[in-house]
Amino acid sequence: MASKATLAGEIVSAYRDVTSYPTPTSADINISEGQATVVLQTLWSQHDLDRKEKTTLLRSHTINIATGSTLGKLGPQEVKNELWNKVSPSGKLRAVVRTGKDKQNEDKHYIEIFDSTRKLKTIDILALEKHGKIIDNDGQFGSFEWSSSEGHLLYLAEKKKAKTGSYFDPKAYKDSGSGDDDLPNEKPDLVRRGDEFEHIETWGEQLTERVHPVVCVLDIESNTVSVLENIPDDESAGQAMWGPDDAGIVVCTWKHSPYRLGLKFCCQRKSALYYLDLQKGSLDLLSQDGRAVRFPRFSPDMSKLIYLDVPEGGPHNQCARLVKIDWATRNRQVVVDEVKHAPDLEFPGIYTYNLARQVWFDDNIHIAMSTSWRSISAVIVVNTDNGKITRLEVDTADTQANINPQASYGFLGVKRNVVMMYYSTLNQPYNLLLAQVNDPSNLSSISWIYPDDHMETLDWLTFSVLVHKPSKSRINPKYENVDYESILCLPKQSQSGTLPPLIVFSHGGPNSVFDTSFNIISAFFCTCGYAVLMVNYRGSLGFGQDSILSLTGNIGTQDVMDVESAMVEVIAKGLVDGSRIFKFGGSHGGFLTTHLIGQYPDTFRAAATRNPVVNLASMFSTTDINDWIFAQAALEFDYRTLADDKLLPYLWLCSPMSHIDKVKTPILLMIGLDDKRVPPAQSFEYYKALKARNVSVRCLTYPKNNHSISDVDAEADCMVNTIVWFNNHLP
Ligand SMILES: CSCC[C@H](NC=O)C(=O)N[C@@H](C)C(=O)O
Repeated sequence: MASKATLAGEIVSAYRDVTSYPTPTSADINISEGQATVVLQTLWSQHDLDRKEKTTLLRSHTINIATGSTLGKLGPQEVKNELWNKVSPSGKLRAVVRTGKDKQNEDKHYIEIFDSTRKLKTIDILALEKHGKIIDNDGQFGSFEWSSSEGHLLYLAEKKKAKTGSYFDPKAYKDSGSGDDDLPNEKPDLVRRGDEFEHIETWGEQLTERVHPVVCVLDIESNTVSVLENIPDDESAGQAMWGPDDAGIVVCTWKHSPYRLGLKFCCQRKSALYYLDLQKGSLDLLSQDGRAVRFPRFSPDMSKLIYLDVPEGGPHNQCARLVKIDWATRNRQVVVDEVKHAPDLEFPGIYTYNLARQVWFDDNIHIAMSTSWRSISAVIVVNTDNGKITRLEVDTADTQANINPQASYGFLGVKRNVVMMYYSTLNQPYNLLLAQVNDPSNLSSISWIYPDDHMETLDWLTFSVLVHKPSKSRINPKYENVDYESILCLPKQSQSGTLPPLIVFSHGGPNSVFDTSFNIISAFFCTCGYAVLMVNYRGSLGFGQDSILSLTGNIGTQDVMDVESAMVEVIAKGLVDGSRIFKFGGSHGGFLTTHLIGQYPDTFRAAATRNPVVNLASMFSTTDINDWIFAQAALEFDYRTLADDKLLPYLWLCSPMSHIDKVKTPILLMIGLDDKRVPPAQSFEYYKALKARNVSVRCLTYPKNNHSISDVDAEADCMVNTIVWFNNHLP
């Protein structure tokens, strides 16, 4: 690997290298009772630049858990056309949801049931016409669960839509104008005349196929599907699980009315956790009013249910509470509360985008999960009886393991007390590790097993985590003690001893975070000879709820100054070339990029940004999450609020656009033309304003790409063009 790629060919090959490392996404473990052998199956995601797609790879390890030796390995082999693949509780059966097309090119979904020797049956599930497409593991709605008796499968699917047709269609039946986009119960196969162009509201960015998910149960014996009808019709269902003895179902719902607000990256949406009793047909509310819920998980003995909640409304990602329900009494108890402020390295609270399916240890007391802990992704074990929290990580004194003390960990699941995790650092791609943890209350002497050879450390990159205390004038008077961090990645020093140019990288959200996990973008920038400063400005996740709240009402000032000050501190250390500074970031990171080049016009050589927020006033009525503007501006959100003469001036003043006349920095704009979150018009508005002011601007547009511009070819094009743009503006 070259340490400095400058020519287009070298840049492309550097990008190929950094995208060749797969990322683990999920794991399943099979352990036969009383046996020392475990079969660990992991799914990984890897870029295939030539096929222009992300491939899902299955790897399988057979491990003797007593000795730690790997007895056999299979894969990686590619998995295609599978929405779900789940082994039954006894381990005897496997259910797969497979997608395909029929001869007329119509979408098909099949549920296939296997035993250990053969496929037992295939059910052409859409042909039953009970519901629309089955929902995959989208991290928001989807779940796919065997009943404990193994006779039924529980899943989420889109509610069946009425067929619509033209007024001029002779087959049409029912007149339009009902405003009812759901299927009438009677005469379900008839076509609704005049409704074919009716607007269909969706759950927004990256969830544009989600309209009204419903809970479905397949009886495997009789091949019949029931769509459960007890959930209120203005609520979309998701994350469903079987309750004790398969007598009912626990399910989360999100309210549609008065209209849907985007759900992606937004855990604060009005939602509820219910128990649906299948015998009585009753629906009991389990969660607390005014709290938004996620991720219900029953203990192995089904006596306890845990879930996460945050306040309804407000910033789109916040510090969560861990709540436990004692199933017999339905008594609800907060196990881990929101943490307002955590000095130094104390536990900062729970922040998680996703919870593994299997979190409980066999003692029915402890659970494990990944969470952001300042600039590190950590795995924690929580005692749900007393709320005690312990970090689960490799003892860095273990020289055989040789793991960086700043490594980030991810939790994949626990089964029969065997925990499955992975670790990585900014200069070491992902490695698996597992361990038998028979006493989760004592994590002091765990023997870790590494099923693979340790991934090489990438010697062209070193990194360190820096702590920043806001200077006196920047202290937030309401949240005085909140500090923040940044991660500095340095490329291999050049022979000539010249200092590297610096890319200042700010994350989006603003409520998200950079951690020390392997990061393709930073690795790529370093390979190309740039230092990268990833700034976790106040408002980032993993630093306590006070940090998140400190930014509300202060976007465009506090976050901008945090990034600028971190940059100044790093330049003062003499590790980077302060005369060659570049700015990069997308979404809210693009808001910061465009703010910084406006507020500090003489600082940056060039900038590059993906789908930046540039004008809150014009974005208000076009984004899928207009409440975001209110939350970040510390205003009360009401669905009826309009962008009126009182609101608009305020939004304008917080926006990068208000600094447009000062901008001199050449900027590359990268736009996902299907972005529902920060609509393309934001970038085009900025583009035109710069053109009119004779500022150098280049604009790249990516059809069929959303807010994240994550199609493999589009993302690759963005990355290579960013470096080419920066290289062209190096003095
Ligand atoms: C009205 S969009 C605000 C910005 C956006 N926030 C939430 O979705 C954002 O910054 N997104 C991040 C996660 C990103 O795309 O990187």
